[in-house]
Amino acid sequence: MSLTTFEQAKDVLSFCVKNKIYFSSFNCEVKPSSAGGIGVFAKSDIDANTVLLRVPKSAVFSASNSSIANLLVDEEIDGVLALTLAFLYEREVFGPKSNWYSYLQTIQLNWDQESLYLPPSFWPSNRKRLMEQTALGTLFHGLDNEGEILSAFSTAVEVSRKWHAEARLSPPSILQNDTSANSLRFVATVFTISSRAFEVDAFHETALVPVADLFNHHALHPDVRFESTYEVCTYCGEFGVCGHAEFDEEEANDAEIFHEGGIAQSRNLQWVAAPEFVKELEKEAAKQLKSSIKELIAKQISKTKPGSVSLSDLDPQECVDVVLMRGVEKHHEIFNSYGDLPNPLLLARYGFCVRDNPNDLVHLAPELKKLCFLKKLDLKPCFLWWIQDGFLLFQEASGEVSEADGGRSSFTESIESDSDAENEIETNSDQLSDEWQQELCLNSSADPSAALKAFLNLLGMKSAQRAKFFEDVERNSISAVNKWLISKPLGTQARKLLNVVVKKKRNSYNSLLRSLHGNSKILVLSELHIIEKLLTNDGK
Ligand SMILES: C[S@@+](CC[C@H](N)C(=O)[O-])C[C@H]1O[C@@H](n2cnc3c(N)ncnc32)[C@H](O)[C@@H]1O
Repeated sequence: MSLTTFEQAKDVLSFCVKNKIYFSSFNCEVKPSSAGGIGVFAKSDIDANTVLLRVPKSAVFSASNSSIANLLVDEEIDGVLALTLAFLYEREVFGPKSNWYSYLQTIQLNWDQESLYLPPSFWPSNRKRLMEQTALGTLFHGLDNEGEILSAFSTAVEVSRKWHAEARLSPPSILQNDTSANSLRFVATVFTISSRAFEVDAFHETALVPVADLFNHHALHPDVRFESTYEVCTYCGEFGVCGHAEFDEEEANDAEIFHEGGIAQSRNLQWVAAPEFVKELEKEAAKQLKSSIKELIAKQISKTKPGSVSLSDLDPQECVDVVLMRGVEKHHEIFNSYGDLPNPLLLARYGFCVRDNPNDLVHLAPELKKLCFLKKLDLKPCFLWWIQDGFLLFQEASGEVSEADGGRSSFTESIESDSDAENEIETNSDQLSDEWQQELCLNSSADPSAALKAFLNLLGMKSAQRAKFFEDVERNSISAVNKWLISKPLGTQARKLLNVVVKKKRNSYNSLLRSLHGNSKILVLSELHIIEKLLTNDGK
């Protein structure tokens, strides 16, 4: 859990005052939340569309505006590794001299070996083993070892040695020795940082945004949205015309080569030269805008406390906003949404789970596979046909696949889609051969996915029906799959088989429960809840 204490939250608010961050203290207060740590609460009834927070982009903390920005560019380091390195240097090496120190030191890093805050992939093996059968292990691979982050640690140690030798910059403590204890502290730091970070814009990329990172997640009813203009100059972060707009296409291409492999976004220059007359017009418009803003500020000043900044002091194009999407009542905790994520992904990315998560699911592929290999049931031929041909025919018949998309589809994709970059459709054959497994799920209402229903209908056929079905497949495979597997409701025998596998899963979860606690327990209970729903519905 990445949590803030009440005292630390007060330091964040002082940072806001110093850095001209608008936080509607008339409407909101930060205080301990039942979700854990600190949350943001309504001090009065607040209307929809109210801007609760406006942070100038100059006050967000990113690799690009950190003290080591140039060094990171030279080493071609970007993404979360760049942000983590920037964070470690700013907080520990530049310390109180850094503008961000009073904010960054509120982010809790517990580096005691006993209480490290680690993602499930770095849990001790006995703790991992308990979660192997859950969707965290079987569907999302959240328990698999992550070598990449350890090689990022080696890179971090290496560059910090180089910067020490070349620029006499002391390395942060955890990068001074390449030990396994330090590598775990590094993993914990990356996890903490990434669980609080926002995608700000093409210049800052992933960044830490004071106060915006105090809103907790609500899976069902989030209240706010995060707003930021993404399209800015990738060199300087300016919105609109800037010095870099002078680049013509040729120069831009040169710059691209110069930065190749470095700042990833420099490959994506959207900036073209603006004609002179356009610039003049823009200057004139800016002057007029400034004078009207001044008038507005004058009006607002009477409403603001001395020393605090008002909303109209700040140009929204140069800020990130947190805006209320719907009206809330006094005392209500104001929630953000971190995405429509099931518990395994919340746990792997943010270190927590929520009860009754509407995005949760139960993954049944491992249990179904075992069932198919039971000799007495004679299901193996159906199973083999499904993984070789049936699943692809099912995708074609249900319109879930086109030749271009390599076959990745529906159920789990909709859940994972908010991290498209990481989960790009892969077309290699291993991925395809594994895909049939990803789709065999119950959703949070205990409804089987379309693929699960089709697969169960196949397994549930009596031998005479099965022979007829395969004859039909010989004649016209797509229409046979449609008629026998997709269009039919779940048959009686298919339902019986489903009950067998979910009961098996329920029994093994029930025997696990007494060894589980905290988020692991919430995750398993949430799956159990779905299973119970299915069995209760079936009993009716
Ligand atoms: C961006 S911070 C939110 C502020 C945090 N509560 C604090 O005290 O700093 C994200 C962290 O808050 C906690 N969190 C957020 N929403 C939660 C929820 N619905 N249930 C439990 N923990 C939550 C998790 O520890 C998560 O890693």
